[in-house]
Amino acid sequence: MGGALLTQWVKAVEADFTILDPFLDQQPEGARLLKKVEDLGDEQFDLLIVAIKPQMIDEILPAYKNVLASDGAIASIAAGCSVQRLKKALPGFPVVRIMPNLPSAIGAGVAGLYASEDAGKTHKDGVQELMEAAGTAVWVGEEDMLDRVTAVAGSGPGYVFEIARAYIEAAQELGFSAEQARDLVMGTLNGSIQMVLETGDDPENLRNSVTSKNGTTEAGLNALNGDGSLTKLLKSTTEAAYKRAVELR
Ligand SMILES: NC(=O)C1=CN([C@@H]2O[C@H](COP(=O)(O)OP(=O)(O)OC[C@H]3O[C@@H](n4cnc5c(N)ncnc54)[C@H](OP(=O)(O)O)[C@@H]3O)[C@@H](O)[C@H]2O)C=CC1
Ligand SMILES: O=C(O)[C@@H]1CCC=N1
Repeated sequence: MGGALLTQWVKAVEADFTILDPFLDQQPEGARLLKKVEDLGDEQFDLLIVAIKPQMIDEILPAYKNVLASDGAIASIAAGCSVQRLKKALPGFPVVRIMPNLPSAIGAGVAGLYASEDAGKTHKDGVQELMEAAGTAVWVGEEDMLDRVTAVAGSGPGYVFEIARAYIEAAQELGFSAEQARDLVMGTLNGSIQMVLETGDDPENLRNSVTSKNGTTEAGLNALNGDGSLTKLLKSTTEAAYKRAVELR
């Protein structure tokens, strides 16, 4: 995810980026690559962006205690990992938590943002600029809401890709080749999403305008969600992801 964001940042944000990754071999375009924190010497930075797994933070972050300038801040994309835990691992700095999603890689991401009380306008504006370079950004006023953003938007592309995959599989079952099924399904998803966004109309109204009385869509929709099972499934999907985010705090 960090790499995906970086591809957009180096194109759109005027800043110098240094990546610290012990395992990465190829230098990312537009950024400097170092292997370990000791390679920084006494260099200091405005922002430390934490893009490692939440489970690694307590172990890795303390070694970064000297890399931030006194007015610097931590920004973390780690799912769940709370401001409190980040501040415990690296005390003394404001924290902005970011929950991005994968379409950031093509500048079409949606990110949730939450700032600790001691974060200043410069810190918040800086992180907002980064995330707007990768799509859109929405601030939330309570930290718990960021874990809810994770369940809806952070993990969301995973649900959408899985729905698309299953829809393509169903089209193939109806007799289309893999390529035809992909074109039909992805074209239908894309056109329908564009229509919601461009008209501003409610998905429910648009659904009704496709559905002729006693027609084919009605038959399909009855099988899809006639008993509300799809609605229930999506509620349990987001609830399960939120529960996991809470466990990662
Ligand atoms: N994937 C997604 O869609 C989203 C992910 N996130 C968050 O992003 C974070 C990364 O997740 P994701 O990108 O999926 O996972 P990855 O495993 O792909 O990324 C983790 C990165 O951390 C690097 N790394 C491992 N050890 C160290 C270390 N000691 N010091 C510095 N870097 C290290 C890894 O290097 P290497 O690959 O070389 O081992 C890798 O580049 C997580 O906290 C996750 O919650 C948030 C929103 C969406
Ligand atoms: O699956 C995860 O934990 C990360 C956070 C949101 C998307 N991917």
